[in-house]
Amino acid sequence: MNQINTDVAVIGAGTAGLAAYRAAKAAGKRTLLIEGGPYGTTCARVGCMPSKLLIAAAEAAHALRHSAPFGVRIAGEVVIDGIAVMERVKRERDRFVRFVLRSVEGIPAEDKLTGHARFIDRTTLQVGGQTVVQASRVVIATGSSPAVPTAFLELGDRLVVNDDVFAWETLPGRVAVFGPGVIGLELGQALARLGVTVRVFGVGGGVGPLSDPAIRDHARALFQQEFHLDPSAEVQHVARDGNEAVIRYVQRDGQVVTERFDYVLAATGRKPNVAGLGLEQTGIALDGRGVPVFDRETLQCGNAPIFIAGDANNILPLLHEAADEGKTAGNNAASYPVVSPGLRRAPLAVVFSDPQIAMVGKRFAELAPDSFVIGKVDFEDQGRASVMLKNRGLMHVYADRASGAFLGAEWIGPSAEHIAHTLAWACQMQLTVTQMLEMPFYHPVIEEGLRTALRDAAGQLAQ
Ligand SMILES: Cc1cc2nc3c(=O)[nH]c(=O)nc-3n(C[C@H](O)[C@H](O)[C@H](O)COP(=O)(O)OP(=O)(O)OC[C@H]3O[C@@H](n4cnc5c(N)ncnc54)[C@H](O)[C@@H]3O)c2cc1C
Ligand SMILES: NC(=O)c1ccc[n+]([C@@H]2O[C@H](COP(=O)([O-])OP(=O)(O)OC[C@H]3O[C@@H](n4cnc5c(N)ncnc54)[C@H](O)[C@@H]3O)[C@@H](O)[C@H]2O)c1
Repeated sequence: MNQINTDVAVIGAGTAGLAAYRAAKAAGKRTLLIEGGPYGTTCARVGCMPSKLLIAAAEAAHALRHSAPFGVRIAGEVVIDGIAVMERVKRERDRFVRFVLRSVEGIPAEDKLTGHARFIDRTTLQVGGQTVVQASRVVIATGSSPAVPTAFLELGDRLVVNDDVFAWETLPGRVAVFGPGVIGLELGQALARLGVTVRVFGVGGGVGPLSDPAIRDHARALFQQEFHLDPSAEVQHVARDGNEAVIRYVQRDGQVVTERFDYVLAATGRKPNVAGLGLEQTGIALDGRGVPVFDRETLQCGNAPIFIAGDANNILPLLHEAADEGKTAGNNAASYPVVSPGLRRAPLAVVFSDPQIAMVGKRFAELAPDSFVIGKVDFEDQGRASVMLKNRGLMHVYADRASGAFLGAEWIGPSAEHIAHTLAWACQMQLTVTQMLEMPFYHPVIEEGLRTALRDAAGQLAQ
């Protein structure tokens, strides 16, 4: 058995782990980065980047099919070459992965260890069968994995998760997507626009991450115009038959139908990778899901020399949060036992559907009833959005009734990814609605729709 002694051991070389490694190294500590799977990060290999590449192909197909209202018609038919679509997705994805691999190659060999890590005690890790790592502090940055309902397992290779989609050689004919959350909406709509017959089934009525019922209903109605989406589906039976999945479900009109699919895509949420880490050996408190109880600001687990960052802690499973949290965990692991709160930016989330969904600041569900006003804009009559035939969507901005402070927003609409940044900056600057309305708005831009919502909020605040 080899033994390695180090100041900081980082488990997981994803976005959070790489940031933690760099922070601890920059603080002058001996740091060991342990990776049990492929290098390259979830984001680049099977997450953010390949999903956006698939969406880009879908947007191209959609734009071609919907150009006629502008007087621009396609004389022939629009052909979607599934093999070419998937080739580009994988080729470009591999390029993004190579950037990450190059940065990992730049890490000195003595700072890297491959193998699955498991705690023997608070500061001792078993890595693979051959190595024991003695570390003064440990950062857990093990990411998350798809949480697949066990009932689907009998589907065998007809059951797929996001990782499998990005390995396809070509596009399949029919896919049943379970879970109209972020992944289900992004991939489901993209596949539908690429000519795949898609059915999206949910439980409990949720659509994406939306918590504002009015926005959720609006989003549901918009998506239902384009593809089969039932957020409260009654699925009676799922089974494998030959090379297909057979699903019996109740349609929204009450009719029971049985359909056959090439694949069932489970997009039913993700679970933190904590099973098999041996956390019970550390004596730290674990929550009901087996995730260490930790401080959201310092990321420290109890008073142990253990920190947890990124999807592994399951609070904000987003790329930029994983990077920020990794830095915080790495800094605090280096300075332990002195720890301090890390940077927490204004909450910001975007779903790359069309129209896009975005959420900034406080969610509707987090706000105390009657403590806030809701400024609204329906994008149907918004000038620039109409020019571009992108005039679909509804926005709610929330403002504090007492102080007039901008609290947050939830919406579905055009250019949401960009407007979300403007709003997140305003939120972080703690601006009031009045101050936001003193800022410039060009003409004609979609941000004028945001101004309409802010004016609506300001009017209610003035009453
Ligand atoms: C389909 C999809 C699309 C997404 N799109 C977006 C998006 O558009 N924007 C956005 O902000 N976020 C997006 N996300 C979320 C984003 O990808 C994650 O929040 C982010 O990648 C998490 O980084 P991480 O470092 O926590 O985990 P990871 O990058 O998964 O890294 C964890 C690493 O730990 C390793 N590991 C696990 N256990 C052990 C162990 N015991 N020993 C050693 N190594 C171990 C794993 O092999 C892995 O390499 C998307 C996710 C998915 C799945
Ligand atoms: N654009 C982005 O930033 C982006 C894109 C993709 C993923 N992500 C991150 O990845 C995380 C995970 O995404 P996700 O879509 O897997 O999870 P999610 O939590 O967003 O959605 C899961 C959905 O599955 C539904 N569901 C659960 N069990 C079900 C069942 N048995 N049948 C049908 N539906 C079921 C839930 O009600 C929910 O609507 C997100 O929270 C997000 O942070 C971000």
